[in-house]
Amino acid sequence: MANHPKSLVLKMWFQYIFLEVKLFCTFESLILPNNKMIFSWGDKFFGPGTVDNVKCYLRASESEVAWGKPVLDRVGLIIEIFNAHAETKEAKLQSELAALMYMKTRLVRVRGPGGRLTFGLSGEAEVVSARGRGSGGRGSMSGAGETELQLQRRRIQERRIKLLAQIEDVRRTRAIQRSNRKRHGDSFGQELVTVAVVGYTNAGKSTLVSALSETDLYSDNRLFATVDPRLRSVILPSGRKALLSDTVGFISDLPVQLVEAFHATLEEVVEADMLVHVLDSSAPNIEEHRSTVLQVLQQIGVPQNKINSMIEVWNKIDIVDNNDNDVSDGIEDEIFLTEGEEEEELFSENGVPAEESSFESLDDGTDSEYLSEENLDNNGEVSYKESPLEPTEMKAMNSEQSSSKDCFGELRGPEATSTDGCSSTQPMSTCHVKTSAVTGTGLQELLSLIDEKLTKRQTIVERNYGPFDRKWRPSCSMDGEKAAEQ
Ligand SMILES: Nc1nc2c(ncn2[C@@H]2O[C@H](COP(=O)(O)OP(=O)(O)OP(=O)(O)O)[C@@H](O)[C@H]2O)c(=O)[nH]1
Ligand SMILES: [Mg+2]
Repeated sequence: MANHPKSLVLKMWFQYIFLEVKLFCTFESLILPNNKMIFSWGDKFFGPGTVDNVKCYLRASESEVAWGKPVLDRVGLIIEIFNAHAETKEAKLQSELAALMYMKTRLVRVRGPGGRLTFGLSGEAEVVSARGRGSGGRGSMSGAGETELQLQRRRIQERRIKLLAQIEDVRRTRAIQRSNRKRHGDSFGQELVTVAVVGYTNAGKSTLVSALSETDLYSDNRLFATVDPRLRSVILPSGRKALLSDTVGFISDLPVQLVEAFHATLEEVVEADMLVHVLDSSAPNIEEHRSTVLQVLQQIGVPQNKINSMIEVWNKIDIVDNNDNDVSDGIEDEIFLTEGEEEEELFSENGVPAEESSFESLDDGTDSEYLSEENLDNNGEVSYKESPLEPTEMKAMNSEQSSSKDCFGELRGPEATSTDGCSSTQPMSTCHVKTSAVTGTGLQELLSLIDEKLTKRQTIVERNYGPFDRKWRPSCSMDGEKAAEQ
């Protein structure tokens, strides 16, 4: 279906729209080829660069009446983009579900030309009643036994149930694949960890994952280029293998329909062993992006300890003007929020480690190529220097155009500094690496940092689950058997 002419036209249109948006940011409205309209409020909506800045949609229903055309609001537009970019069956199912849920909310809200109630997106109310199909959109059909609204609702509900069942299958399959990966481990019998690369849309996640794994993931300068999450494997400097999971980008006020519909996909993030948060350091509203991502992570149920231990990647460092953007703003607050937490807690909830670490041989079935150690050595262009920094030096360092790795724990004196520059008493989220996924700057450092954190994590898990610490308890099934005997 990806090559279906309609979806191709739509794709081309979106590319065209984003181009136009960038060139003429005072556009007030755009009509899509399917005769739907997106409407902007001067240049507030289509800010320079992205549609994302657009927040002042007219109420869709009002503008529909005024323009006599179906108008997409922000949620509708995002869902259209998701639909247009979905390639895999899974992504298509999820986008359809999101669209359906969106449509359901509009069933009762939309008034067509002349103020008459219509169903679905106006112009699309093709279904009428159980008896009188094809007779056009009417508010109700007296004597039909079922009003048009009821019929539409029932149809949506039926389709929703079908989609949910199919998505549940996808979820199950993903869960089985995840547990297989864990069980088999890599070829050295080590735990095969998954590192989810998360971040605001257009931050450069796919480009970064491609560069790290030397593969070619689809990336583009537009919103939601990635709707189908992919796994790519890398060999870390220590020789262990890890899987990088490229994920769907987040956006401020992510429509709830999308969060719910993309549950199966977002679960990959929740279940990942570790998160890497990619920030576009050239974005003017980087703080907003950071807090949006943190909010969404909480919203989808990522445990706080995993959020705290995230590595931040300040990407696109090649295009950041000196002193333009201080990506570290606001991070110190985060430090204080979690100050005093033991490192062990970062990886365990209620004292229970997130995962155990005994794995056998590997066969994960990923379609990725491996990054050879030779290449890994060539990736990092600037060698990492460790030196405790004073807060004033911090700003100067941030304005440097070079790659650098710093963990803010270093600001707290020598006792807080460990080998990777990360504080042993500070949350690991304060670690960051400056990268350019395009030039390759900082990639080697990022891999080393991931490696080091994973090693620490494993040590902690092993320590918590040492053979003598562990209390044997009967398994649930044994409990059940005993209970049955009594
Ligand atoms: N200059 C520069 N451009 C970059 C860098 N990383 C990514 N880009 C560009 O940024 C744009 C977006 O990159 P993607 O990798 O698609 O971003 P993404 O975060 O995967 O976006 P979504 O999938 O939409 O969430 C592309 O045009 C990339 O070429 C970088 O380090 N420097
Ligand atoms: Mg992407």
